[in-house]
Amino acid sequence: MKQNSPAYDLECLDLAKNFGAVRAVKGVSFNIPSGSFFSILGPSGCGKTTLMRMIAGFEEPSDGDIRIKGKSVLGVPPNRRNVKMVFQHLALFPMMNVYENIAYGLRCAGVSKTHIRRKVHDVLERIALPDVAEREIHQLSGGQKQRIAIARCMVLDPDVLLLDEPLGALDLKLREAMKIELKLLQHQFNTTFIYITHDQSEALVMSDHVAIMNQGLFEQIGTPQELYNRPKTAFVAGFVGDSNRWSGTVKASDGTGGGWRRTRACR
Ligand SMILES: Nc1ncnc2c1ncn2[C@@H]1O[C@H](COP(=O)(O)OP(=O)(O)OP(=O)(O)O)[C@@H](O)[C@H]1O
Repeated sequence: MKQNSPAYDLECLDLAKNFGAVRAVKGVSFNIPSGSFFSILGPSGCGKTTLMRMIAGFEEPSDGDIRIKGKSVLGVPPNRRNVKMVFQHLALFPMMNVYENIAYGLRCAGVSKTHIRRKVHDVLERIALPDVAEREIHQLSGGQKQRIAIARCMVLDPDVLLLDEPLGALDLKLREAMKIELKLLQHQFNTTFIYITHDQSEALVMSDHVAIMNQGLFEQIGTPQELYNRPKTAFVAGFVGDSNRWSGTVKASDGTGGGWRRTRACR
């Protein structure tokens, strides 16, 4: 690693957000190393979107700090943070074709036409859709729209790409295919992806690390294998595997602990 280059693309330190009496995020701390795929997995209402919106700059934290590439971004507006976000419904502009959708952010940044043309064609090659530049958005399949939404962000060279349940609107078969594809795209761009979902299989298949979120807090951060094989809490065990918890009653104990034998959790 180069001297002075920050070890982490993103650091959140004791990050909290209150909406009046609702404590949506209650103080979470984590670091994301450069170029990794990090998922935040948790049930509806646990605070995932609020956390993401704070990182993107759409919500101001009530407490804590957010650092991107080692620098605090508190008070920096969304368009001045080098973070881009893909929304569940993708938010592609229907009145613009593929080329214009991807070029839009570069045009707003005052990039020259020649440079825009080169960058748009380069990103279309990288997402393996070199021939769709002139297509209208309604002429694309669901998976192609997904890739164009990612290309539209990646053409701006963000430090971090946030993905808010982007597979949610797709049918089951396409979701399965897109899980693999998203991981390949992340590898191809070598950019940090932060992915929020309530679907455990999405998080486990794609991620280098997963944070399990519950009621505004992270219960555990680990690799998919760590979470699956060594869950630290009953919530994590229940959320990551669907039948790796048993309940039982201790009927007798002689105080030596010898009456218990640990059985490996399995599904
Ligand atoms: N603008 C707001 N004003 C008041 N309460 C809010 C606001 N935004 C979120 N909340 C509350 O904060 C909590 C966390 O919401 P959040 O949307 O972050 O959860 P989530 O995990 O993303 O849920 P989902 O998966 O359903 O989108 C919820 O109790 C929600 O009602």
